[in-house]
Parts: sequence; structure tokens; C-alpha cells
Amino acid sequence: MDTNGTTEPGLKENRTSVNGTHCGFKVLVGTLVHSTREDPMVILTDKALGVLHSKIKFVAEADQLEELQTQYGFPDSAVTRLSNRQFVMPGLIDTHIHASQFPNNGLKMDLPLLEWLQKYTFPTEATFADVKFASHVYPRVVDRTLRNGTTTASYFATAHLEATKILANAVATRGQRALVGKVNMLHNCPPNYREDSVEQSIQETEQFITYVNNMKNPLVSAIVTPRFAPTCTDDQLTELGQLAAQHSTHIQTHMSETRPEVAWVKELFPHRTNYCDVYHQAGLLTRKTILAHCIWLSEEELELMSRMEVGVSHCPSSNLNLISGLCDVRKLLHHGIKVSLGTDCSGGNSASILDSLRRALHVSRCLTIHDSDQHPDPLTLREAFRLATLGGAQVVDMEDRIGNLEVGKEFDALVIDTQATGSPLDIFDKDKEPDLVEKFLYNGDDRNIVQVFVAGRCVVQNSE
Ligand SMILES: O=c1[nH]c(=O)c2nc[nH]c2[nH]1
Repeated sequence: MDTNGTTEPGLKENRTSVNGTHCGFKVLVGTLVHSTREDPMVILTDKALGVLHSKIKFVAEADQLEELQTQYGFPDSAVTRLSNRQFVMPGLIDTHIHASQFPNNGLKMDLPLLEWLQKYTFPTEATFADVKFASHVYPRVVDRTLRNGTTTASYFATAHLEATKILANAVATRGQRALVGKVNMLHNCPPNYREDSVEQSIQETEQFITYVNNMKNPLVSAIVTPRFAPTCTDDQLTELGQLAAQHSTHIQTHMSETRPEVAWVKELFPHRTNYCDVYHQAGLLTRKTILAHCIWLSEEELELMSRMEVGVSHCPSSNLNLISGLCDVRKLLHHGIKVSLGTDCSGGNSASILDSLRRALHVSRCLTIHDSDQHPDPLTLREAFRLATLGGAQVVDMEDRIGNLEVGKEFDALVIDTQATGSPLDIFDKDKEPDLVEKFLYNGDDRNIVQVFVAGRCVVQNSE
């Protein structure tokens, strides 16, 4: 069937069947919402989206369903018709979240970053030396993020190897797509919570990479995770850069979150041009690098980030809670830098990327209120939606696989019901599809997320 170029070729050869009936097919009929590079929000009504195993096989007009069924041979039971109050959207992508800080979620926002780390965050993370505690917390973290529609997450664990393995296991067991990082930190942190030496830091990080590779789970990867420049030495950063290159891993760290932090990095690394250059000289800036925050940047740094094709995780909730600053996302985008959203729990209080999306809009509006000449065009809701989905896929360098509902991509998606039981949304007869989407993005929550799919597998099912 010709569906305007949206059918993957060669499907007939790829069919699988059990006892004569084609298995593994799922077809959702109804409204689809996603982003493309050209358009931050595309709403497609009366569509049939077919998934075979993990991937989207076709997106066609709903009135072609019979022909599609003849062509692909899927049974009636494979078809789900959504109501006119439901829609399908891509899964949310959280590019910066500290799984180990979940015990503090919603607590302790009364200090600025550097003091907050010493007084609350490092002591909390130190408790993950106890693997029993890690086994208690990490499965709950993954359940919580999945329940909130996060199909892909880039997690910071702690400096402890064994506890970090527990996080990787929790993610794999629950079927989430994730990058998991053992944190590297050597100094400027408590004696009971730091690595012993550069050698230990590198060895254990390599052991973790090997451990995750041996899991042979295509959804889970290790990510090299120097905490941030102040807790790492120059040689440690360089060796971590080499390790990431050797194993082709992603890299994540924090950068330029607060002004005191930027001043401190200048003192600690006087031989480097700026904060970004500290990471650049260590070989830590690649197209698979996720830099969280990036608020206080020079023009030189913006150019370097753009040239190295790094991605930014914008964490507005955390930046407001810790009074760190207002990140100018528009400026990052103008420099051609990839931008996504992070919850940054527990600097951010909510585990929901929907919350980050709303805060991103607020931060952008605050910049405009403060100086409308400098910031004449705040982010739109449609753009924020793209940051939460396709933007995330770009930042984790997986745009070829996830981020929207195009044919050939893995089916990482949410089924949204704006009238689900207990829904916080007020829907009226006049509301059309764009209104439903907007109301969900502004006011919806996990009660509206009735199904969560990762790589075609339903990992959360909340509908009756
Ligand atoms: O928001 C943040 N949370 C952290 O845990 C952290 N570590 C370094 N810099 C940080 N910023």
C-alpha cells in the first residue's frame, strides 16, 4: 500500500507468523501527535499506526485499515481504536536525573548549589554504599519515572560500583531505555563519599561498562559520568575522556549551573580558557555528551559547544529551586546546539518531564519579562513539547531510533487519555484535538498516561 511514503519497504519479507496468524503486530487507530525537525508539533487525526515487534511499520489513513489488514495480515485483535479523547505521543525523554537523590525529592531546597551538595546531597548519596538501600530505592525510581511517561532516561547513580549495577538491573528488569552512570568524584567532597584514586575511578568505571555490556540489553548502556569539574582532577577527566572514546560510550556531566561554581572552576583550572574548555581539553565533548544546566556561558563556550555537537539538558525546575539562574534556551537553539529537558531530581522536585516542560516555559517567559528586547520570543508550548521528545532523542544521539512516530523508529510512546479515571483535566464538547493536547501538556499528569510503550513493549498499563 502506498501511504504517502510512510510504509517501510520490505515488510512482507519481515513478517513472522505463529500457527498461521501473524503475531507481534499492534495497530493503534486514532490521533497521533509528534515533532519533526521541521515542525515542533504535528497533529495527525484519523490515522492507523502499525507496530511490528519493536518498530513502527506504517502510518496510514484510518480508512485504509481493511487494505492494510489484507496486506500485512494482522488479526482484528491486533487493532485498538482510541476514543476521540485519546491520542498517541512519543515517550518523554529525561536527559538528566539523579536516581540516587530520590530520597530527597521534594525536600531541602533552602541552599544554593555548592552548599546544597555538601549539606544534603553528598550525605544522601553516600548511603548508597549499602546495596540493600540501593535495592530498595532504585526499583522505585524506575517505576516512578516510567509511570510518568519517561521512556528514556539518562541516570546519575552514585560513586559506588555495586549500587550502580543495581540501578542498571532495575532499568533492565522494567524495560526502560536508559543510560546509567557510575559517578566519578575524587575531591572537594566528603572523605566518606569519594573515590580513592584516579586508578580506582577508571578501573571501576570500566568494570561498570563491561558489566552493562555483558547484560546484552539493547535498551541499557553505561554512560561515563564525571560529576563536574570541581570534584574531578585534570588527569581523571582526561582518562575518563579516553575511556569513553575507547568504549564509544556517552558522557554526562554538569556545567555552568551557578556563578559561584563557574568562578570556582576558574580557580581550580587556571590553565584552561573557560569551564567548557576544561572538558574539551579532556576529550569529554562529543556528539554523545550531555551537559546539564549550561546557564552561565560565554560566546566562546557557545561556539565550542556547537562545534563539538554536544547536547544540553535544560533543568528548569532545579534551576529555579536552587536559584541557580535562568537558562536562555532560545540562545542555545540559535547557536545550533541540541537542547532537551531534564528533571534533575532532587534539585528538581518532580520526576515528571511534563513538569520540566512547564517550568521551561516559565523560565523562558521570565527572561522575556526581565528584558523583552533581549528575549523577544519566548519558547512556545509546541517547542517545549519538542524539547521533551525529539530534542531528547537528539541529545542522547538516538534520533535515528526514537523521539517521534516516524516509520522505522522504535515504538517508544504513550497513550494519553484526557478523560481517564481521576483525570485532572476539564474537557468540554468544544475541545478539538489541539485543545486536548494543550490541556494535557499544561495540566495532565500520570493519571492521563494510560499506556507506556518502550521498543514496542507495553511497560505500563493503566487502562481497565
Ligand atoms: O543540580 C546539581 N545536582 C548535582 O547533584 C550536582 N553535582 C554537581 N553539580 C550538580 N548540580
